[in-house]
Amino acid sequence: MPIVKSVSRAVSQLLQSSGCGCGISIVPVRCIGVSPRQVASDASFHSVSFSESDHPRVLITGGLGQLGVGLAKLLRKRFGKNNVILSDIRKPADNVFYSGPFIYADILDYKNLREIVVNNRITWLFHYSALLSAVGEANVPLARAVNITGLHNVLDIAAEHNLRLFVPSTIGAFGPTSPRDPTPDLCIQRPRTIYGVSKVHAELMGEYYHYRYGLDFRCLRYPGIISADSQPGGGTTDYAVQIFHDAIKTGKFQCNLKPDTRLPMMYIDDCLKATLEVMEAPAEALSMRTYNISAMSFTPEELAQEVQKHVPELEVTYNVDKVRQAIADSWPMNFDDRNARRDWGWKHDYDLPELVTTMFSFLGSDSRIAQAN
Ligand SMILES: NC(=O)c1ccc[n+]([C@@H]2O[C@H](COP(=O)([O-])OP(=O)(O)OC[C@H]3O[C@@H](n4cnc5c(N)ncnc54)[C@H](O)[C@@H]3O)[C@@H](O)[C@H]2O)c1
Ligand SMILES: C[C@@H](O)[C@H](N)C(=O)O
Repeated sequence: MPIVKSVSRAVSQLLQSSGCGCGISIVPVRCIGVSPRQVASDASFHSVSFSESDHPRVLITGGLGQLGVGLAKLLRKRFGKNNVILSDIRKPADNVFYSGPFIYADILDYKNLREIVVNNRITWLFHYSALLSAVGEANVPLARAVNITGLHNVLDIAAEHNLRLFVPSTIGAFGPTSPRDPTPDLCIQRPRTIYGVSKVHAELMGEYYHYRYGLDFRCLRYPGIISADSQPGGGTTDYAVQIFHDAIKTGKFQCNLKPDTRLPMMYIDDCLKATLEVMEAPAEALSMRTYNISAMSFTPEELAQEVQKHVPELEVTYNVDKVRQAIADSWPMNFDDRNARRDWGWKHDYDLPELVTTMFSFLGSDSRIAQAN
């Protein structure tokens, strides 16, 4: 494997040449501010950090999925439109393309990604590219490539260029042998999907690079995210978005999970708020580098009941998808996020009733609600 070879070659060169007195067994991270792939050629160049005056220069990978466009909008409000570059391998819609900088970036193309980071003087990277749980099971080789090889590229470039790196993890990083109600930050993690395996790998690699190379890695385990103006990308929690669209369009919803399947969920605004907050938190506040975040937990039946308060005529039927059901049955039912609340003041704004009201107000269901009342 070329990556393994280059990492081990670079690490051995580093250990010979670092001159920082580090031993092999315990390596103080601040001695090594560079990535394994770059250390041999130009360590001194890359060890100089950018003097990012006021604002970070941000790159979002995989930015055209359910979460990226909303994240770009939030970050542009905070850091300025031109300081936030959205990227993906897909073609953006006109409104996205004209709302701020967009660039093609395939995370599997290491050199291209590095060029983007260098040319745009990127200082913060939000790594959103991934194949989610259900689509990952349908194409394991691609999920492995994007979620694992892609992550390796991102980690190396981030370490090499001294970036602050955010990588989202998920409730899917846990498995049937994890405590499920509630699931704490630190417990057994033996997921049964390629998605979950790749996310545990991302958590561990990011934490290792933090310890080993001083990479400023930050990671949140998101619940299932619910949004009105973007579509989910093929996950197990997608039903909780689809129900709103179907309630409005047809008044009929067929759920692919059993009515009593309880999963942690979150409204997108809370998710993006947490993401920005953890990136802005002072390093000293972070006792860990990977945190659970939680807002609410519900079953399809409970969600349907809340939706029916707005659309009473909604008919819900169940046609269980075996793959998704098996995944959901192995995931947390409730998430314990006390460490995030304690360390950097995480607090959600949306519980189930606010979520449902907000979704309907975005999706413009006024006429149906009026009929219902
Ligand atoms: N949406 C959720 O409910 C949720 C929950 C937990 C964690 N997450 C995580 O948040 C991140 C964003 O999630 P999302 O829902 O927006 O995902 P999504 O599936 O909607 O979007 C992922 C994006 O990655 C892009 N992509 C795929 N291959 C790529 C490649 N080779 N190079 C660059 N981009 C590539 C896709 O084109 C897509 O636009 C993911 O890492 C996901 O695991 C999401
Ligand atoms: C939970 C999350 O990671 C994603 N929505 C999925 O279901 O795969």
